[in-house]
Formats: sequence, structure tokens, C-alpha cells
Amino acid sequence: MKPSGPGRLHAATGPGAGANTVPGAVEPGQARRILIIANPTAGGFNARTLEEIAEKLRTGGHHVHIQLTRRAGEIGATCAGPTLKADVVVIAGGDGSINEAITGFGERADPPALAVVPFGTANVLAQELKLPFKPARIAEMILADRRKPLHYGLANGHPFVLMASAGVDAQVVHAIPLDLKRRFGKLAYVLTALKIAFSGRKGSDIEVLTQGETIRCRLAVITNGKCYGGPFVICPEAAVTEPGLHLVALRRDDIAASLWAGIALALGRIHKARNVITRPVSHAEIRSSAPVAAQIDGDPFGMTPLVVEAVQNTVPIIVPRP
Ligand SMILES: Nc1ncnc2c1ncn2[C@@H]1O[C@H](COP(=O)(O)OP(=O)(O)OP(=O)(O)O)[C@@H](O)[C@H]1O
Repeated sequence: MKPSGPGRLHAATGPGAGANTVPGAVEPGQARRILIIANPTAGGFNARTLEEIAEKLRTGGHHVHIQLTRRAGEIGATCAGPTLKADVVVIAGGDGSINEAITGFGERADPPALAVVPFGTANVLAQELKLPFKPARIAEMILADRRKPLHYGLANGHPFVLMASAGVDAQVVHAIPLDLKRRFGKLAYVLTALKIAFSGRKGSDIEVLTQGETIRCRLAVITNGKCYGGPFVICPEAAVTEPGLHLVALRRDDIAASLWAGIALALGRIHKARNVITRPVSHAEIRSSAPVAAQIDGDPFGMTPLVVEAVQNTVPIIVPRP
């Protein structure tokens, strides 16, 4: 797909020729190799934004290369590949692109630092980390190089940074047409959810087996972070930069219960809703008598069963100043 944003994009290497006048500029010996991997199909992709960031980083004295992906899977392959020689990998894309990078880094003993240019439709990680959206601010953040450990979980052995879930939310993720998502952004999720809700959906009962307990529900979300679906807080105790996963389970998912859950989520009170069960979890098995749609980090992830576990591994991620 062609880049949708304005501006001509060219990949280039080498530190900027200009004087080091930007905050965070380094001496030549400290120049970092910064690889920007951009998904041109991500919602909100803008080539000019990338050029502006790259230019500021070069002016800061760093070696910058931009790689535009040509297919799904390329980010993961680049991040896992033996030829990756970068001190910082900047992912310009949404949560699915970030997931690919983490999955690729999972193959490495000593992964480079990760930074994010928040394109994407929902980009929950950007909300979670309060990442800047303006090119100059993003470049400043990368130059300042303030790092935190990014924790992640595994679902059936596959990394997820934000959440793994089974139930109606995953059914929406499976059903959403790509052209609708590109045209309407987040509204496409609402439209698809309404279509599913009013189509006479029956859904299935789900069991979550965790720490010797069996929790019966209709929607099971295991979250690594506090945000869900954008800036909405699903679990105030969770943070992607702290260890620990949390279960947020909905006992009922009929239209009325789902509507209440949506309102409670929008108000940041879903964890207190009567229909909701929450638990910290380190290991959970999600199963159902009939297969139920599953998703991780906003992308389809087959059907139940899911085995979800916390891991010790982390990836250093560049975050803004508090
Ligand atoms: N060149 C490409 N062509 C097609 N798909 C791609 C390409 N590069 C990456 N992808 C895939 O596109 C998927 C979705 O992209 P991404 O998550 O970046 O954007 P989004 O779907 O708009 O945002 P979000 O996940 O935040 O809603 C990713 O899972 C990634 O694997």
C-alpha cells in the first residue's frame, strides 16, 4: 500500500551535517544507530512526520535509517534478524506493529531500546505511556533517551504488550473490515460491535482457571497495562512498565450488560462494576466448550483455548519525561 500521509519519504543514513544545536545532541563518539521501522498501512501514517523526526535526530548527531515495511511480518523479522545493528529501534505504527517488534526482540538476549512514533488506529501503548504525538516532541524524547523496562506477557507462547482476551471484544477485532477501520478509525470498532450485538449473537461461556480458582464469565481480558481501547482505564493497578498481569472478566455480555460495561469503562470505573471480576494473575488458562474468538494487542489471535502467563523478560522502552 502506498504511504497515505503527505510528504516524500527517503531512507537515509549518517549523522546530520548541521551543528548539534538541539537539546540532547551528542559528540560524534556517542552517536547512536537509530532504525525507524514504519508501517505505511497503519492508521494516521504520515511520511512528513517521520522525515521531521529523522532530521532532528540527525541534527542531534545520530545515524538514522528509515525502513518502510512492505508486508505484515517484516517488523518482526527485522527485529529478530541477525543483521539488525541498531542501538534504538523506533516503531512508527500502532499496537500490532509494536507487538511484532516485541515478538522479534523476544528472540534476542540483549534487545536494543524501543521507541514509538504513535501512528495506528487506537495505539493504546501510546496512551499508556503518555507518549507525545508531535514530531518535535517525539524527537526530543528519543534524544533524551530516558528508558524504562517494558514488561509483556505470553499467550500460547506469543508475546503481548497490552492485553490478551477472549469474548465479544475479540469477536469485534476478528470481524472489523480493514477498509472500515481505515475510513472511520476507532468509530469502526463501535459500528462493528453494534452490528454484532444486534445480530442475535449468542456467545459462549468461558472459564478462566487461575491460581486454583475457576472463574466463569463471558469475556476474559488479561491485561498487562491500565488502558484499554484507547485512553480508557480498565485496571488502575496495572502498568506496562511494572511486572504483573491482571484478569478483568465480565460475568454477562448481553446488550444491557455490555452497554453498562462500556459506560463504566468510559468513566474509568469498570474495575468497580458489579458485573466485573478482577484478579492479579501470573498464569491463567482460558477455555470454553465452544471455540471463542481471541485477540492480542488488538489483532486477531485465533480461538480459545488460551494459556496466558507472565514472564520475567523486559525490553527497554524510551519514555517521555514525567
Ligand atoms: N506493509 C505492511 N502491509 C500490510 N500490513 C502490515 C505492513 N506492515 C505492518 N503490517 C501489519 O499491520 C498490522 C496493523 O498495523 P498497526 O497495528 O501498526 O496499525 P493499526 O491497525 O492502524 O493500529 P492499532 O493496532 O493501534 O489499532 C500489524 O499487525 C502489522 O503486522
